[in-house]
Amino acid sequence: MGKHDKKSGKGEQGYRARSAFKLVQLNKKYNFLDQAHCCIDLCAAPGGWLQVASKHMPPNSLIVGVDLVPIKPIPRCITFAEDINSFKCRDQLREHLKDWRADVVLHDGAPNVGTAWVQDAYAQSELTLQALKLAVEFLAPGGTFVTKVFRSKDYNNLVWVFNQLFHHVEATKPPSSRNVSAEIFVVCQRFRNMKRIDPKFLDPKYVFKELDPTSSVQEKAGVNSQNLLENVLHPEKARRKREGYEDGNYTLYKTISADQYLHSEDAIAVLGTYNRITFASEADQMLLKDQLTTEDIKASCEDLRVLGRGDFSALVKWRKALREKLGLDRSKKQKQQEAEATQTIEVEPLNEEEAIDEELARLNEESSKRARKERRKRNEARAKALQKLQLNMNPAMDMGEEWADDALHGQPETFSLSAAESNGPHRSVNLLDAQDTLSDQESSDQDTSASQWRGDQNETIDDHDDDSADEREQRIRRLESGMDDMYEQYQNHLQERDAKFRAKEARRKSAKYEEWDGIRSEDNNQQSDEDSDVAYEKGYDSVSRRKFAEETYDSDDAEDDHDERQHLEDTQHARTKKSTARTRSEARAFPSAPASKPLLTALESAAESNDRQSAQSAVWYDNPVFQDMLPLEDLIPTQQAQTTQSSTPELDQSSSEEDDNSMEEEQDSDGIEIVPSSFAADVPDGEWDAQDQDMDAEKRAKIAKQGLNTAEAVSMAHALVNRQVTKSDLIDQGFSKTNFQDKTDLPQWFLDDEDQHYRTNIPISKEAVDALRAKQRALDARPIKKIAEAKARKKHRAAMRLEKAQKRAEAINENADLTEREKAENINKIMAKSMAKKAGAEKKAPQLVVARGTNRGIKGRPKGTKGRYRMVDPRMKKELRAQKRRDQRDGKKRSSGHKKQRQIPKGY
Ligand SMILES: C[S@@+](CC[C@H](N)C(=O)[O-])C[C@H]1O[C@@H](n2cnc3c(N)ncnc32)[C@H](O)[C@@H]1O
Repeated sequence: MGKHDKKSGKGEQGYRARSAFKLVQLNKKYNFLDQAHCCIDLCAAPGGWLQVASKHMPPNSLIVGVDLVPIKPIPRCITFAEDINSFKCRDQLREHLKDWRADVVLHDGAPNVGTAWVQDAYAQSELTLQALKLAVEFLAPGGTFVTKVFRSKDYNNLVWVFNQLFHHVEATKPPSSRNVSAEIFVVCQRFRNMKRIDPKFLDPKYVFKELDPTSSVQEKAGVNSQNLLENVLHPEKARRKREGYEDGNYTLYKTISADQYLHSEDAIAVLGTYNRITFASEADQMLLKDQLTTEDIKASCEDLRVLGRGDFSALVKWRKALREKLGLDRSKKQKQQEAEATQTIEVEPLNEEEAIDEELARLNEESSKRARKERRKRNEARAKALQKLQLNMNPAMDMGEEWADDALHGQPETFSLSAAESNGPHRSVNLLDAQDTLSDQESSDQDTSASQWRGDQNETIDDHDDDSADEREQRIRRLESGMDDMYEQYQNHLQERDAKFRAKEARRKSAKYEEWDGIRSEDNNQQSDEDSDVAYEKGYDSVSRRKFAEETYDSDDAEDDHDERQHLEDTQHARTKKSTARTRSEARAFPSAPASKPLLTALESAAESNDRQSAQSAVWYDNPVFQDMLPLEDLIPTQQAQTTQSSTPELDQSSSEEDDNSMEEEQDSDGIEIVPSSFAADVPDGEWDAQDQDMDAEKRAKIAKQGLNTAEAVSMAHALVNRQVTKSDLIDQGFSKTNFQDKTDLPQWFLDDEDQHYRTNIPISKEAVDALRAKQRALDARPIKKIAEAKARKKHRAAMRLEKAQKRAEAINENADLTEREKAENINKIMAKSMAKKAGAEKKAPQLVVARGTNRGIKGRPKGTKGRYRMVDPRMKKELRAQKRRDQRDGKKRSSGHKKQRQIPKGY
């Protein structure tokens, strides 16, 4: 067993590979080994799975393993070296199995990795299909096939085929499979008893056949079983691609005509997918000649892969303007008008009462429209303030001030981050859908800013005509504000085309996976795709983003709005109060300059900025590490400090209470708890329960105990204080792949291994290390506790002796029978004795006992010796005496020549 094996602990269980635990966990979940009598393990080297199979299967079972490389013999297992793609392998399996059929076929094969991820994934899929082929040949009806699959685009095809051949198919990721790995295990149970199996099911040419690209890039939804069924059963039929791009076609140069771009449903997808917009056809030429097609637009059309934000925005606007000009965008209102124009409706003249009613209704509608607009503006301003807050642009956290800022009313930022935030980077934008959505939105007042700009894109000029110039301007601004988001999506499209990026993305997503409880075979494949997407949408970021979006926009109900605002204002109020309290106490500690002094203004602004920073520093100083520290006032020996001292505890207490309250509120409203990142990874899984009431206290105790004792913690503290990172950055970093892993049933060595090696590397700074070293040096300079105690005891004993001697001396002194001289002599004796005792208390030299006579070779203490002793042999005694004599004879001359002389113990 190698050193590594020992360390990883796989040797403890006697398994050759840690992958063995995957099978252990799979078997625990699906229990396919315990009843099996015949098992084939495809790609079995070094034999971990074979060992597990032989351990769990009944005695006298037949277990056959095959791999490209030879496998060291394993009891109860037959192994041979062969490529599973070869006919030889099949023949040998047949030879070993004779007329038996396998109850279980296992496959954990991995092709040689090292090439591009996409190729690896495809090779893996092909290998899996080959394993399935062998499984189909050797499995008994009702048997089980367990295989490893990579999560790639071929995954769904494979699962679909599995579903055709097995009654029950489930994909799962055992906890021992690292989340960073794209591997997943599919357990196919109850092999169907089929008389004939269509060879196309097992032919990679058909199963992984690519789909033809269609003109519409919009139609790139995930593969569905119907699609694949057609693919396998009617390969001659041209079908749509299930992804936007062909495999390996990332580098292909793709063009689209200007007319197609104009009529496309998703402009962003087009810009992100194609390389160039051409003007070849007659219709394109018309567009080329249009005055809207400026030189800049033409230049941008030449290369869509290198669009800057401005170019991108210009191309989107160009398309929109052309569509409007050509009447391709028609609002509901316009359609309605057209419909009305075609219908000749006899309108009876209104009587006066009806006219008033109508006027009233019109006025009502107008006022409600206005109210909605105002609310929208308010929401935008609030979103902006919150966004700034999240980005730490507004350290004061003075949201109230932000909202009160008149400049914000009706002045959404040119590039509203709120829109980008709420829309999310991966949300696809369907421009045509949005056209209808707008009016619905207005009626239902579901006015998120993201959908606003989407809707606005397709509003027609005529529609705009009805509105005032001001509104139109606002709409354009909103379109602008959405541009960032659109641009981001465009970049996403570009990046998606890059295979490397996709590989990385897949790994990132896989890292985000929590335990995947499997995909039910009954489920529609598309459905499962959606499910998995939902699974990706976990984690603090997405939750907070969703929450943020909901808080900001979703509230239609006026009461809800009010409640939300109230809640935010309350929190804000608490924070402002706290910061004011701190500033007040600081002001007391540092009395401000007299009003006449010119420095006054500067001081005031400094105080203001302190006030702004105080909220952030409050969060920092809430750390229990600072609880034991003296308040700043205590360090200043002034009269004011005394006054402050008396008031500070109250203030601190109240502020800490407020802190707690606001924290509780935060926790309540979000359902998410903020944990310092350095400790997040240490919190066991079970503790990730939001309802656990003790969690807070536990964590606080942990923080208090560990405090700033590690270089990582001190680095983070420095970075926070120096504003190199924000609190939310740290929280985000605190979420890692290990947070949500289920660690039940994993062996301890595995957990220890993970703990040691699978943790986020937090960078440490030189300053942090220096600070810790200085702290350590200060600690080292102090005597250790035991020595201090011993010294104290010695001192105490000396004092006691002195006291005793004094008492006796006093007694002698008071003795009238003694002369003064006798008294003095006796007292001197007592004092000398007490001093001698003290000197005698020093370590006595050990008594030397010669090992001869009865003492020769004895064990333990020689008879008649008390205290410390040392056994010496007679030879040594003689030698030492001789040495002594020589020394005496030669005097110092000799002893100076010998630097290191043998020491003669006392008593010789
Ligand atoms: C991850 S290891 C299997 C580990 C094994 N399950 C265990 O527990 O020890 C993957 C194995 O697949 C084998 N392999 C890859 N391609 C193969 C092929 N075409 N035929 C046979 N074995 C193959 C490799 O040689 C490698 O030993």
